[in-house]
Amino acid sequence: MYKVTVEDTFYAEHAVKMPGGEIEPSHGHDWRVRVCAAARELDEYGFAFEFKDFRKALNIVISNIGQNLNELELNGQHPTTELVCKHFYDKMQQELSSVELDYVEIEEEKGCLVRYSRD
Ligand SMILES: Nc1nc2c(c(=O)[nH]1)N=C([C@H](O)[C@H](O)COP(=O)(O)OP(=O)(O)OP(=O)(O)O)CN2
Repeated sequence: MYKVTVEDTFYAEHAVKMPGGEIEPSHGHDWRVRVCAAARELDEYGFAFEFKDFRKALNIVISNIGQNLNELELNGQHPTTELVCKHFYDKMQQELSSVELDYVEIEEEKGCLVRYSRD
């Protein structure tokens, strides 16, 4: 199995409800997002998934995210890194419907990462 990964960063603000119930002030992070797709076979050029096409899909999802994550449709939940990560996974799978996505990983702050995969 070949696993192809692309990553990018984007700036966005969010505010989440913290344990204790208070909603923190909105604040920004330079979020790092990493997307991995799996493929058993290579195409005629020896690619499992051509990097530029893969990054193009990621850039589309990033451009649709906007800079206020509290405006994302997350079933009324606050945009924790976990829910932002699943949102990216779902949107990337929509963009790449014929691809087997392995995982999406998002780093909110240095060393604070969440990874989401289907199972
Ligand atoms: N599992 C998670 N834990 C936390 C999340 C999260 O999304 N998933 N989010 C937060 C806060 O939103 C975020 O960490 C706050 O960051 P910041 O404003 O930078 O404040 P810090 O707590 O990092 O402390 P500073 O000293 O102000 O930088 C928390 N946990």
